[in-house]
This record gives sequence, structure tokens and C-alpha cells, in this order.
Amino acid sequence: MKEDNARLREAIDRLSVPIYMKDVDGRYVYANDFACELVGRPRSEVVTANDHELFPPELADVQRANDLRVIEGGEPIASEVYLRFPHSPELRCCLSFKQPLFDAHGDVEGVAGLTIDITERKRQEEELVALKDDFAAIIQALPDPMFELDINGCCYAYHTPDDSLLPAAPSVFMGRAVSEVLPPEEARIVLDALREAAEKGRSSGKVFKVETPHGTRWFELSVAPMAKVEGRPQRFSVLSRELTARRQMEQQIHDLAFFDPLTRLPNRRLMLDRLEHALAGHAHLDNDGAVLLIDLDHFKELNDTHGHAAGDQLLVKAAERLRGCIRQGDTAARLGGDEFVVLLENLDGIFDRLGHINMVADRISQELSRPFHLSFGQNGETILYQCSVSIGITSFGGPDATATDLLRQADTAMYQAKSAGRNAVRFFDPEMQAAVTERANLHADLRDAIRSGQFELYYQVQTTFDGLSSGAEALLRWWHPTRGLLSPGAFIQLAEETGLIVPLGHWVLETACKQLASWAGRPETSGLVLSVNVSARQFQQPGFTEEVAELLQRTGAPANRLKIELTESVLLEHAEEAIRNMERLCSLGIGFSLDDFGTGYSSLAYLKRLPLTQLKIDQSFVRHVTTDPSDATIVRTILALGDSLGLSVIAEGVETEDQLALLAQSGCKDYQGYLFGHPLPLREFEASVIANPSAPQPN
Ligand SMILES: Nc1nc2c(ncn2[C@@H]2O[C@H](COP(=O)(O)O[C@H]3[C@@H](O)[C@H](n4cnc5c(=O)[nH]c(N)nc54)O[C@@H]3COP(=O)(O)O)[C@@H](O)[C@H]2O)c(=O)[nH]1
Repeated sequence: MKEDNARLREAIDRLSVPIYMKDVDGRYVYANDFACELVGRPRSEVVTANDHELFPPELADVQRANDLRVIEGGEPIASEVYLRFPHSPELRCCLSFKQPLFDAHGDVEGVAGLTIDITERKRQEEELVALKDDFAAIIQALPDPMFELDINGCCYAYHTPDDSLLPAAPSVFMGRAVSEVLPPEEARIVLDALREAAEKGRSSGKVFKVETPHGTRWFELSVAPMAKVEGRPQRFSVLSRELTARRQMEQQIHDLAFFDPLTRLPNRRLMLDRLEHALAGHAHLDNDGAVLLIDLDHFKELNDTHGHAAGDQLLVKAAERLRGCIRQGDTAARLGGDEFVVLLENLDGIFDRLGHINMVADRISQELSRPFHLSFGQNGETILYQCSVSIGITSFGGPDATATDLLRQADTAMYQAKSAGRNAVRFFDPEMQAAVTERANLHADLRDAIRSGQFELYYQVQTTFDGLSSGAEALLRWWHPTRGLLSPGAFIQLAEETGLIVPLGHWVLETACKQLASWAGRPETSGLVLSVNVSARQFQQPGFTEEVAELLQRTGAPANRLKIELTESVLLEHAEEAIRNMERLCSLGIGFSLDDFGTGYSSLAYLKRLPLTQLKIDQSFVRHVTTDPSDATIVRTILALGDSLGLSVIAEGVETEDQLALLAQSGCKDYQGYLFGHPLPLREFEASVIANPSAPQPN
């Protein structure tokens, strides 16, 4: 035991930590080698000395005060002291531990202590604190929002230099996942960036935009995993660098490059780009289109008389009107000066392509010919300015042409419009020009024809299964002054497109009603039912039902002898209103026949709702009914459908005995077609009916 104590004492003596014992008066009773070295005295001088004899007074005072705390308190203490160690010129920061020593009675008889040099640790701690402060200062100085998120986008901390950068108050982010705070697409981008940072150690460059109460803001994300903390899910530092200003600048550069700064319309570059794109698309798809080059007539004179401010204002207002003339997907651009281009695309889906192009050109012409209110000059001078435009048109979709070729063609056509006295439209393609001219002439002729009464109704007999005449279909004919007799195929579509069908259709109905009233007075014709074709535009015209009621009343025509033929397209558009109008007319006694039946899309459920009297099998099915088994099946199905709906079914276009036999065999009871009679002028029709008496009709 003695030996052990001696070895322990020897070890303590040699420890490179100062260890000592003092009595209650503060005199050293023991100091190890390092402690003696520390004060630079031999042990014989240290033992029995006190701190005031060994250390500078300030340090000695501190030591003594601490010793007294231990002696009086009977408890160990630890405190920081600064000492100058042997061979070290600098003051060292030390942690001094003092422990009370007790005698056999439990009274404090002294103090044991040791001192550990913590200078390095202290320095590291101080550096760490400084680093943390520096880091906090850096974050504080960051102009961008920064978040601490976990892999699910849940927010644990944030920094924002300006709350208006965020879509919601910053506190809203705390404890919530980004998917709860951001719209789905933006949240997805943030989560992708977090995942990428988890996999690759970093993510940068992902851009997203958010709508804030202060407008749209753009951000670029930089994400890095934070240091791992035991027992805590991985967190990520997410820096959102604001790009709004850069984006706006990019947008500005883009706008300057591709848009006309005055009118905000696409400029020549963008228009050519779109045209080239359309032409490239045309190579793969059916992407027909047209280029319309529009030049304001006499623009220079406006500039010369009223100055450039007036000219600029006209260009801006003309551009606005031009925008209103085109469909979504088409382009209106300003080439420069007073020249505009309209690019019409995807015309392949339009039935009357030429009609559509022409209609757009007409609309542009009309819109730009409406007076413009221009106010300019320092005194706010205002003028009412009326201009006209010359339009050159070329189309694409035929043999390959480049964008420049097309512009040149439209330009040539536009100059032809100018040479023709301005305020004109010209097509580059001579055939197209001829067709358009023809259409324009026909339109003018049609207007004159309505005014001067060049129309006549022909009547085509409708026959029952036993060969008796049940009625007639009124079919319009136009006695054109130079072209002779024209069938509806030559002008009805134009009349519909131009709205002339309304007065024309009125004339047809009025003539038919007068005819019915006249037939009603004669026994040989009083049983005839007259079918009249009514076009979609005419039927949808406000006040149509009142017009028919008024005609019946004025002419004295029996309503139950009038049948209106409608096509499915009339009924599919604005269906509810069409049904209401049909019901009103039905209540007067008028019947309805569904024309061209089988070529449309009517569903059984829909047909059941219509107050119809008759289905008319389209002549295209009758034509091949004897040779094409599927046409025969269609005919039988329509007959069965009519039967189940309680409707009569008439077959049109019956030309042969074989067709009649097959139709009769299939259960058809009413017919119309050349086999029974061609459409005839009134006198001839009446003569044929008298020769072949009419079937008795229920009153
Ligand atoms: N809105 C209005 N549309 C009208 C009016 N009048 C006629 N039309 C529409 O024009 C279409 C063509 O009429 P049309 O050239 O007179 O042709 C009709 C008959 O001549 C023809 N037909 C009759 N029988 C036969 C035949 O056996 N073979 C054959 N190849 N053709 C025949 O069919 C036309 C009648 O068709 P539909 O009206 O479907 O019964 C005409 O379709 C009307 O839509 C009008 O006043 N207003």
C-alpha cells in the first residue's frame, strides 16, 4: 500500500498539469513538479509559501478568494484563471479546479487543486462564436430569401430580406411543407431540387416563379445539404436567388427583338419566324394558310399634314383593330411604316377556305375604314380620320414556297390592289383572284336579285306508297340575268354566309304560304302539304317564329299543310332554343321534317326530344340502296327508327323502279325523286298533280 502511494505520488509529481495542496491559510503543503516549474521556484521554496509570495498580487488575490470560497463553502469549484506557464511568454487561459480537503472530523483543513490549460479550446470556442456571428451577418446581408427545409420541403428556418418577395407572410412557411404554401408546379420544382441535392450533394439552376401580392417574381434555387445532426432528419439550405429583374430584362430584350415598340404587334422578324414555322409544319401536316399584306392608303399624307404624332396614333389604333379581326392562333404583325401582315394558319379545317380568307380581308377592310379619332399636338387637336386599305393576299399549302417568296407574292398582289385605285383586295394566285371576283360579283348580283325579284319556286312532288301525290317540296330557283336558271347549289351557301338568306328565306316562306292558301281553295290541291327548306341562319334569326305566324295569318295559309325542312346542324347548334322555337311553331300546326337524315350525328335520346313529324332519308343512301348492302341496312334502320319514334319517313332521290321496290319492301311509304317527277315551275307542277290526283290528307 505504501509502495502504491509512493508510485501514485511519483506519477502526480510528473504530470504536466499543475497540482497542489494548501492549508486553510493558503500556504502550499504540496506542489507537483509542473506547479513548481510554473512559479519558477524549487519545491522547497514553494511548499510553506502562499500565493502572494509566489504570484503577482492580482493573480494571488484571485487565487486566495477562490480558496476561501472552497474553504468556507466546503464545496469544489471550477473557475477560469490566466497564468503564465513556464517557457510560455503569453498568458494562458486555465481552468482551475479546487477541492476542499477534510480532516478526520469533517472540518475543512485545506484545498487541493489542479489547473488545466484551456487556451486552445478557448480560442477555438471564440473562433466558433465569431464564425457563427460572421455567418449570421452574411445571411443577414443576403439579398435573397433563404430557407432551411427537410427533404419533404418542411420549413424549419428562413431568412428574408424583404417579406414582399414571398407569396405569403414568412411565418406561414414555418413548420409547413412547400406543397402547402406554394402552387403545385412550384412546389414540385422545389422538391425536385431537394431530391437532387440529396442525391448529388448539390442542386442549382432550377427556376420557378411565384405570384406574390406585389406581382410575379422569378427565383433560381441553390440547394445544399446541411451538416448531419444525430437523430435529426437531413436538412437542406435552400437559397432562392431572385431573378425577376433579369427576367424582366430578358423579356424586354425579347420584346425589342420580336415586337414593334409602337404598336406592340409582332415585328417582321417574329412574323417571318412564325411563317417559316407554319411552312415547316405544312411539310408534315395539312397546314394551309394565307398571308395578307395590308397597306394603309395615303398614310404619308396624314403624316405630312398632321405630323408624325398623328401618324403614330393611327398606326397604334389600326393595330388594335387588326388584332380584333383575327382568330386566336393567327398573327397580326407590323412590317414597318404603314405596312401590316396578317398570317392565317390551319385553314385546312375550314370548309370554305377561300371564303374564310376573303371574309377576313373584308373584315379588315371594313374595320380599318371606320373613322379614327386622332388627338395630337400640344393643344390636343382632334380630328376624325377615315382611311382605306389595300390588301394583297397569297396562300400557302401548294407547291413549296419560302416565307420570303410568300411575302413577295403578297406584296405584288398588294401593289395590284393599289394600282386598281386603292381600297381594294387582290389575290396573287390568278385562279383564286378569279374565284374571289366571281364570289364578289355573285354577292352583288344576289343582292340585286332579291331587290328585283329574280327568284321562282319550283315544286317537286312527294308521293305515297299507293302512287298518290301527298305534297311537294318547294325548291328555289334564280333566274340570273346573264347566267340563266341557277339551282340553289350555286348561291345558297353564299346567301347563308352573307346573311342574305334572311330576306331570301322570307321571300320563299311568303311565296310558299301564298301558294298553300291558293291550293287550299281548290279541291284537287287542297290536300297538298308543302315542305319548305329553312336554313340554320334563318331559323336562328330572332323573331323567326313570329315571322312565320304573321305570314300564316296574313296569307291565310293552313298551318297544318306547311312543313319546315331543317337539317341536323340547325338543331345541334343552340339546341334548347331550337327546340323551344319548334314547339311554338308546332303549336300552330306546322310540321317538321329532318332533312338529309343519316348524314349527321343525331342521337336517339336527342331525336326523342324534337317535335318532329318526319325523317327524310338522305338521297346518298337511296342512290346505292340496291347495290350497297350497308346503304340498304342504313335505310332499314332509319325506317325502324322512324317507326319506333312514331315519325313518318320519306325517301328522297328515288330515281328507279328497283330503288322504289326495295324501299317499299323495307317499309318505306313516302317518296320523292325523279321517278315521280322533277322539280317543276308552278303551272307544270299543278298540271301534273291534276293528272295524278293527290292523296287525301287528314285535316
Ligand atoms: N334554305 C333553302 N335551301 C333551299 C331552298 N331550296 C332549295 N334549297 C336547298 O338546296 C339544295 C339543292 O336543291 P336543288 O338543287 O333544288 O335539289 C333538290 C332536288 O332537285 C334534288 N332531287 C330531287 N329528286 C332527285 C333525284 O331523284 N335525284 C337527284 N339526283 N336529285 C334529286 O334534291 C334536292 C332536294 O333535296 P332536299 O332539300 O334535301 O330534299 C336542297 O337540298 C335544299 O337544301 C330554299 O328555298 N331555302
